[in-house]
Amino acid sequence: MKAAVIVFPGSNADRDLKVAFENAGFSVDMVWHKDTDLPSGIDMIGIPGGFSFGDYLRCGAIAAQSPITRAVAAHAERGGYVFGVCNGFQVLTETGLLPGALLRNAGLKFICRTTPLRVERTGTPWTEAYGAGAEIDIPISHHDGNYTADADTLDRLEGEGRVAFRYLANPNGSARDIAGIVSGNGRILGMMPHPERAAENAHGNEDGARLFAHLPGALTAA
Ligand SMILES: NC(=O)CC[C@H](N)C(=O)O
Repeated sequence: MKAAVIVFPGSNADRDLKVAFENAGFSVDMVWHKDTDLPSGIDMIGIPGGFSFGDYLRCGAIAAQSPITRAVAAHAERGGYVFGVCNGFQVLTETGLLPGALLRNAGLKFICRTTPLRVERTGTPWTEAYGAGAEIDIPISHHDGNYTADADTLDRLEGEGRVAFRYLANPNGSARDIAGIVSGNGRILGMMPHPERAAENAHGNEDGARLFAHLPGALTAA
């Protein structure tokens, strides 16, 4: 199974995501945002954390206009897997691949700490390895993690079971404590916390590792 990690000017968690995918059985190509095509045979796209284009306009807004974005959208429309973490989640909302927007943290400060989450649903490849309602600790590091959407959209996400992770101690003002959401088909996940930074023994916390354990790369490698 093959994964592509998209690299923008300012990405800083791209290597972390590459390693997490490799540990989950994927071979990984790093793809520069100015490329217009993905390497052939890509099963998974990772959009990493960081500070794309200095976070000018809104975080992810300029990255969403990069040439590679069309190929990412086409992959998503074909039913491909996409994982957007932190700045990657911001890119996914700015491209319209996931609903809502990430606003400045309610406290107006950059927050960098480990935070408890509840796994809100199973039945997606991302959450399958956690029991429903599992509580996990995952690091956050962002200044624009305040998830917002209009009430109808929030009700639809809740009704369709698309809230994947919720904060147990809301750090940033996110509507309904939402930390991560999935697409209607469950194959696109966007989340602000960084599971790839809590995914191996050396990180001192492996709660994030299970997120990668039921992806197709891990299943075929097993
Ligand atoms: N770790 C990240 O990806 C941070 C995303 C973005 N730069 C923010 O601070 O909100």
